Amino acid sequence: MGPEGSYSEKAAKLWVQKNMLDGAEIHYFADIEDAFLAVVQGKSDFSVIPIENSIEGSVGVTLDLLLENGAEIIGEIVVKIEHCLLSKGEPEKIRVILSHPQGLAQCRHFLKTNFPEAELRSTGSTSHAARLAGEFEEMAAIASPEAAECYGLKVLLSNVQDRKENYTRFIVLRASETNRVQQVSFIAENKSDNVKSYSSSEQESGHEFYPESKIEPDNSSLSACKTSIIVYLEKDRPGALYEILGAFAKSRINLTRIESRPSKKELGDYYFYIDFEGRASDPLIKNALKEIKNKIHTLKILGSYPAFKKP
Ligand SMILES: O=C(O)C(=O)Cc1ccccc1
Repeated sequence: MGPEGSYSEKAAKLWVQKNMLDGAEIHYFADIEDAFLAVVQGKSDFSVIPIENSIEGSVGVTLDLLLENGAEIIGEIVVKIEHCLLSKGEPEKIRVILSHPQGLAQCRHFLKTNFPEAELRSTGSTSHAARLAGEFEEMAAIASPEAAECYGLKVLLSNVQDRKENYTRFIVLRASETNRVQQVSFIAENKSDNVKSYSSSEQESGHEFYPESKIEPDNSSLSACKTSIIVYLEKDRPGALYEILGAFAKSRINLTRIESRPSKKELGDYYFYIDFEGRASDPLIKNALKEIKNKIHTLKILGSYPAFKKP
């Protein structure tokens, strides 16, 4: 998510560095949806998207997009968020405060206490907010100090989020295998100078599809790896969720997160997003997933990836 100076850019750069993808180019998209769809539509090889924040919780649009699209999670990055109040002018002049909805929400108390009269306006990213604030003296942005530097703004106040400890988890996506194969045939049919082409041997395996990537399949131990799934139970019956969680407990698989999201079919109907330690290809995990498959309507495996470790 761009323009330059967003937290997503910070996460993307950290991931590039961790995976030694030295030559990687960063492309910027207006908001979460555009950045997500870029990978699905073959406009980028990987996308970095925020999924949850330690103050504000889940990013709903990301959860919805994960359900609706063929994208695979291949990594995660956690970034410490230190929001600043940025402006060109003096604090007394501020009439409008801009930020990504997550930024405004993470600073709700600060904004209500210090700028009760200001109009709060949401933007596609915190860096877009900073860029706009660079144009008008009566505007301020909630964004990072790096964004202040990018757009020539003054840092009026630092660390303005409601809790000092503020972390956002980002996921790294690539198109799911079926999507990637379709993209390759599309590219093969429409070969032109400005699209990358891949040899037929590269088409056969999901991994070699990105010839320039140094990302290796993850062979680390169970707890160093995480898997994300979506479960839909459909029928509301007593103990349905308990049975799912029981299958994990029985195999001593450690759940790291469970979140519900409305199915949008009717009130009180939910999809469950579950993260647990281990790889989907591990026999223990395979067995547990086989067991729950008989008890549920839909199971979507979003991907297995190395759990984030602090640098
Ligand atoms: O807008 C950004 O900079 C993002 O990357 C999304 C976001 C917004 C606020 C906190 C964390 C991530």
